[in-house]
Amino acid sequence: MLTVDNLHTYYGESHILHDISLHVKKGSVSVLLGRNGMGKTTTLHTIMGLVAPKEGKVLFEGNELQSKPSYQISRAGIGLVPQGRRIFSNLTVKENLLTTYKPVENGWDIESIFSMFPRLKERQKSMGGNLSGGEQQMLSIGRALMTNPRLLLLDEPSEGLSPLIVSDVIKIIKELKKNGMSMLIVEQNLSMASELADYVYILSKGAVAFEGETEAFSRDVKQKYLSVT
Ligand SMILES: Nc1ncnc2c1ncn2[C@@H]1O[C@H](COP(=O)(O)OP(=O)(O)OP(=O)(O)O)[C@@H](O)[C@H]1O
Repeated sequence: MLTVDNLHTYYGESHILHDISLHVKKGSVSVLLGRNGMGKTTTLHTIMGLVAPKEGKVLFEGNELQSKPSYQISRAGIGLVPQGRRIFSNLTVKENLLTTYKPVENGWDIESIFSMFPRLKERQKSMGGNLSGGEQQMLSIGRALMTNPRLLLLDEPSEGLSPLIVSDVIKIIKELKKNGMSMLIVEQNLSMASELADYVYILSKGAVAFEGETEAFSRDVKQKYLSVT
């Protein structure tokens, strides 16, 4: 479904991504791991068209997206749940959801989002800025779903959340997977990553240092690239 081929991305003169290649198969979850500053967010931003790569291809369902602006990439069927949620604090929950709504037959709409996230329904008139971290994360996921994506990119969905709320986020992601959603998830939370991933990539200094099925993700690999003792 998604193929990233030999991607090189720069910020000005700084060469950040070095020849990154990765895949997300239809209906599967690939997880991108790595220490801070290794290029995980830059990889998602390059796929989403928020940064243009200098070399390489982003192929989604066979179409090249790497030179397209992000609104076209969103229209093509890729949704981003950004790091730090980025919800609009001075809009209500419902308004936040409606900002991105792209109707699709039998797709997500405000009712189906509210039935997946009952807490958002209860808080639909609250301002985004008044929500808890967990509620904001649900809203951020809901808002990305309102674009009716076929591939969802999630950037550290567990960041800053308590273990109890992280388990709610895991449940949501599993539910989405059960319904056939393909996902590429950036995570620092190893147990969450192991629980969700079909396939794992580890980035080190802007390059893929390890890739493999989740079962092949050994203690040695974790120690070498993820500071796990
Ligand atoms: N807008 C920018 N301009 C210049 N350099 C940047 C910019 N954004 C990120 N970088 C640099 O690019 C490198 C990769 O950053 P990136 O955010 O992709 O890493 P990451 O693996 O997602 O880390 P984190 O977990 O801390 O978010 C870092 O060295 C970072 O300082």
